[in-house]
Amino acid sequence: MNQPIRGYTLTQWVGSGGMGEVYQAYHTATQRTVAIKLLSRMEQAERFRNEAAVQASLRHPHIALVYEFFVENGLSCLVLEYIEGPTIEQYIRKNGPFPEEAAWKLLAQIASALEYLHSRDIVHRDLKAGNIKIARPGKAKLLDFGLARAATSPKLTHEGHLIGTASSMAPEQFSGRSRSASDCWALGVLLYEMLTGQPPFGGNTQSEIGRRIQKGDYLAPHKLNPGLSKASERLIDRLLTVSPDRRMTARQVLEALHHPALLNAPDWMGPVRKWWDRVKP
Ligand SMILES: Nc1ncnc2c1ncn2[C@@H]1O[C@H](COP(=O)(O)OP(=O)(O)OP(=O)(O)O)[C@@H](O)[C@H]1O
Repeated sequence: MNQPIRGYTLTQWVGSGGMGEVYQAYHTATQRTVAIKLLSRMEQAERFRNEAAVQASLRHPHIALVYEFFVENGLSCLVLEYIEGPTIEQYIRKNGPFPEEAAWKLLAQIASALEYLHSRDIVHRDLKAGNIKIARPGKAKLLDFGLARAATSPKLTHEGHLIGTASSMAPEQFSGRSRSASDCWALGVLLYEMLTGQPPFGGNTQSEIGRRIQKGDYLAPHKLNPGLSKASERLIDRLLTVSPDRRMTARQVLEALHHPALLNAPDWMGPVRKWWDRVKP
């Protein structure tokens, strides 16, 4: 750990994930504290390279920067902006659900990051509370593009949809179809978690979770948080819509957050659509 890698001295182990180990490191030349992701499994090197190529081209206030990617002594290293602070998942575990106003602020930031990605044909594919850090009070930063893939880049594996986190997966991802709408489903899961402290789709096995997701079968959020506004319930309902074509987009979420009255418009077709989503073959 004391041996610098290309001028980066590893200072602290941060954690490990699906793609390898993350360390905090210090770069003497630039006097910058960074996060370095070291790839543990060489067969995933292409995924890692993909993560680097996608992220390095992005500039958004709510997406962690990528500084560089290199391979040193056979070790793939991704150098990222170091983000101090808990993930939304850690925050909820410690403090319980967010007040509605704070949840809406974070939602707006993440929706704006998604709108930015989707306008570039990039689908994140692994949006979840554990991949978003609260950098300063109220400032969200999206991490981890391990599964992101520009819609135009070559398909890496056919297993992409299986690598994602099951409880945040959209119905269409179970049959291998990830699209920008799949990120919006995950945004609905995130909002539900921020407002109730619980994931909408639980279960003892992956297949049980999968069945619930595909039916859009979740407990109404006001049952867990009785003070919840109708606007929040409607947002969740429109994001957790089984049909990806009828699901709210990131841009529509931003519009609704600026003009919540849009969410109050009566949606008399809503129950019919919900019923059809459940029963259609
Ligand atoms: N840029 C960063 N700054 C600070 N901490 C980070 C950064 N990137 C990742 N981490 C932290 O490092 C740990 C491992 O992250 P990593 O992204 O490898 O996996 P994960 O998100 O926990 O799991 P998975 O890869 O399965 O999605 C997590 O605790 C994460 O919060």
